[in-house]
Amino acid sequence: MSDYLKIFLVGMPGSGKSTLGRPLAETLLLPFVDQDKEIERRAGKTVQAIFAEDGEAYFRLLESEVLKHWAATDMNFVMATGGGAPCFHDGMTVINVAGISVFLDVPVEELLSRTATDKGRPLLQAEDLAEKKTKLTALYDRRQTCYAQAQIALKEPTLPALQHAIDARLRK
Ligand SMILES: Nc1ncnc2c1ncn2[C@@H]1O[C@H](COP(=O)(O)OP(=O)(O)O)[C@@H](O)[C@H]1O
Ligand SMILES: O=C(O)C1=C[C@@H](OP(=O)(O)O)[C@@H](O)[C@H](O)C1
Ligand SMILES: [Mg+2]
Repeated sequence: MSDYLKIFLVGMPGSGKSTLGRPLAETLLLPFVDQDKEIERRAGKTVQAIFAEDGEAYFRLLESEVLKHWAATDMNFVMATGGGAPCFHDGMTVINVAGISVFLDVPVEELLSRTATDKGRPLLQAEDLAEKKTKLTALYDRRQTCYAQAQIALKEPTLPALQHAIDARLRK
């Protein structure tokens, strides 16, 4: 691990990485980084537009560049990663070498209800809820071996549970 405190929240789209990451960073007095926002800043367009105009493979390259940049930076931070970031271009290794990884493990039914009306996530585009559930389930199953490499896993995570897990880890 580096000399800096770098906390990476990983997990499925809708697992709460962006929502929980900000208050976690605030309580730890650390900067908060949303990886997707960093990608959008670098690309000058939204994640949706990158997928539509440049394709997923190009998005994964940008995503990996942003991850490596922050992994190497001389800063402490909490990062909400994008759902696929640990699962492409050996992202989980980059994360685990640089800092602390926390898997926010949320069941598919809950992910579905949270993302039901969301139109922004390219991988979850669907005609109806049944199709979205099929897509979420396939993604969830495919990514379990990747997310399982996180140093901490939290089932149905809340902010207090996340704070407690980080606290315990830092006391080790
Ligand atoms: N613990 C939670 N309980 C209920 N809803 C949540 C929770 N965490 C996030 N959400 C909601 O789920 C949606 C996706 O959350 P988000 O933080 O964007 O997930 P991620 O960044 O992991 O894709 C948002 O609408 C958010 O308000
Ligand atoms: O799971 C994925 O592959 C993705 C998740 C998204 O981020 P969130 O996990 O914040 O939704 C975003 O990076 C992109 O749409 C791809
Ligand atoms: Mg997010």
